[in-house]
Amino acid sequence: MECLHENRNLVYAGKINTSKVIAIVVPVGVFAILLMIVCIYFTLRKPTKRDGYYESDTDIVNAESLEYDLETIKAATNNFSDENKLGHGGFGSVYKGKLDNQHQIAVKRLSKDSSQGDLEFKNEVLLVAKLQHRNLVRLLGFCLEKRERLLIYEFLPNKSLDYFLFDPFVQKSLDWERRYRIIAGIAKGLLYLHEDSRLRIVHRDLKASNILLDEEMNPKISDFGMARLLEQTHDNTKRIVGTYGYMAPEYERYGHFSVKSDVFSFGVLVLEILTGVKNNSIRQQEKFGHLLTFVWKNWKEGTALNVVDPTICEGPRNEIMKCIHVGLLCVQENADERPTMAAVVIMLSSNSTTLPSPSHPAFYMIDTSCSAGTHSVEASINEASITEIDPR
Ligand SMILES: Nc1ncnc2c1ncn2[C@@H]1O[C@H](COP(=O)(O)OP(=O)(O)OP(=O)(O)O)[C@@H](O)[C@H]1O
Repeated sequence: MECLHENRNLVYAGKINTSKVIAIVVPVGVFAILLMIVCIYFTLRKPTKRDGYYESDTDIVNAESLEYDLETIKAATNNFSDENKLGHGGFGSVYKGKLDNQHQIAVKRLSKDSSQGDLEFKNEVLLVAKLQHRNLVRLLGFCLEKRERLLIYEFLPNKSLDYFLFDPFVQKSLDWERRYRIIAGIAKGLLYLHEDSRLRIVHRDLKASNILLDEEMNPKISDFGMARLLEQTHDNTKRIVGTYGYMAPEYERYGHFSVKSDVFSFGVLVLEILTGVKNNSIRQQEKFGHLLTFVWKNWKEGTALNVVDPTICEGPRNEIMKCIHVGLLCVQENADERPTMAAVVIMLSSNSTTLPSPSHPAFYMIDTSCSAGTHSVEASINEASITEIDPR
């Protein structure tokens, strides 16, 4: 009996010990786990760069994953050979390349006169690479080595819109349906830049040669964000980036740019797509006079359809007239009267919207023997693209 009693005491004593242990171990365990979580969080979380744009660790990781090394790009472009050169623009030369995984790329080799620091450049690339839309050319990454600054883009096989639009032979391949799709696509891409992306980007150099075409002839806006990628952009920037004929009057004359100056360039582009006439070409000006004046006069006289490229005359009259109307609204002299891109997208997609009457366009009645712009430049006005210091 005694023996049994002793055993019961032991069991009882054992029970007390277990609950004591649980009472101590559980809170300590929970505390230790919490401490571990806090430690892991603070160890992994690198300090954020408040003045820059690295907002999180993912951003830093992304920046690294966007970086290509120079050897890879040299191999892809056959050491920037002339055979691989696609062309030369205001920011430098562009080369076609093929990566080891067979992906085709276009490499923009930026001129080496940038005063921008490496970190700023990386930050801007990271931001611009995040702008993704089916009507924007995708920025895949960058290379920053030695004195090279390269931007790596997806390659678009069908050249740019100007190639199709202004060549009398290939122009025929752009029927009305295609042109309408191109106009609507550019409008959506621009709306995304202006309103729907994380940033508010003013393109500042929208023109036919900056619209690239994919395999299905879908338009993709290129060269967006270049102002950011090349300099620290502030509202009081002294740099003017743009092309005569496409620049809104307030931008060309005073350097004032806004979403409405992009709307102006869009309007010029729409009128070029409809007429097949290049706005800033001297040869075309001799034939038609100033494009905006030519379209406006016909609109006022009720002969708007006369301006339309004969190739697309078979297109639905109401759609063509609507596009001429939208184009004229966009190129109005007064920036406040121009519609936003959101309004333009609605106008283009709806058949029931009543459009306001356009007032006269900028550069109306301009003396056609003069250049379309007020700046004096040595380059021919035909292709004049400028990146210059505002003479203010
Ligand atoms: N992603 C791309 N895919 C295919 N071709 C491209 C790509 N980017 C540019 N190109 C081609 O490279 C050439 C040079 O382009 P770039 O954008 O530098 O100059 P641009 O548009 O002609 O002039 P600007 O610098 O005045 O805008 C053009 O023929 C253009 O069509």
